[in-house]
Amino acid sequence: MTQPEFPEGFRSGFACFVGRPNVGKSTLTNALVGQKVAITSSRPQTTRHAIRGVVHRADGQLVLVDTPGLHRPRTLLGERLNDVVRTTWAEVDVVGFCVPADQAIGPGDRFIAGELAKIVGKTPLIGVLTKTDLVGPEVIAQRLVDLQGLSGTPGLEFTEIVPVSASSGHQVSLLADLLLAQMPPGPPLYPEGELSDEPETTMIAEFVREAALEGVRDELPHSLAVVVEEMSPGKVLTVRAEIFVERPSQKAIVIGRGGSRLKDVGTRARTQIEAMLGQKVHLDLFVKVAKDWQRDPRQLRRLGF
Ligand SMILES: Nc1nc2c(ncn2[C@@H]2O[C@H](COP(=O)(O)OP(=O)(O)OP(=O)(O)O)[C@@H](O)[C@H]2O)c(=O)[nH]1
Repeated sequence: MTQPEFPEGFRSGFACFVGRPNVGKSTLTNALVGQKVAITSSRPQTTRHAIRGVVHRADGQLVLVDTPGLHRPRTLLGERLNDVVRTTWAEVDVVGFCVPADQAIGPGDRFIAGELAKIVGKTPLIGVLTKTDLVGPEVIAQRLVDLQGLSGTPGLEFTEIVPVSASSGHQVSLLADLLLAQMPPGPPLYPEGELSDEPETTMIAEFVREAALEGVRDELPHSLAVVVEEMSPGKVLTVRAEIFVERPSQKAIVIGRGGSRLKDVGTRARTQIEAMLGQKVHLDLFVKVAKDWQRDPRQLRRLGF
């Protein structure tokens, strides 16, 4: 087989961001890719799937793998998510360790630093200070020193440390440069223009989940799963999706009085899906109770975990 041609000096490979929930990994992925591919929310642990975004540049290609937040597992789902995170860390060419500028480095960050030190080995590690738009220069300077201080964790060493703001775009392209510098020379891994290889159905399910999570109480996020059951093409694409919850009381919350909440969820999700697919969509949502699905291996498989 002949090697496909690629420009002299071209680099390509995989990168992932790790860090506590809510530190801005998904938002950073989107800022680098320049289009919404990973879902974001102000609630922790909303990213369940390793969604890839592809950054296309003249000098290289970066494939971003967005992992769920690592956490202390309490359920079978928690354990599986942690496995996904660790496998991802071991396979990529560079890891970006994210801590937010608006919070002091704490036990959660040190826990992850310790786990990283065990797994990362020779994988280059870049320290990323996120959300720099939220604080002043003195705080940023202090946080950079603190982040550097994490290098004291045995086995942990940062190749680079960079402050960024995904919201304002500040230093996002510098971060892309630094990540790309760690990639091996090689041809593009994805065709130009491709931003994500996540199947459309997964992205649609994530849009519905994101919409369903908006404005709900804290206990619900972990209990919600969405499965796209059917997509019937036509002049208007009909999508049938099921929202799974763990208890009847949660079903009532999702549906809302007289179905009002579910209607809003449908409208919000449909707008996103139409924007992604560039066509009119009819979205049918159904809410079902799957008792304690997070603890049941059979149900977890059915829901795609
Ligand atoms: N001001 C500001 N807010 C940000 C920035 N990046 C992310 N956020 C906000 O921080 C919250 C969490 O961002 P996410 O990107 O969902 O965080 P995450 O680390 O992917 O979270 P998980 O998916 O739970 O692991 C959201 O409300 C974002 O809008 C930033 O650069 N500046």
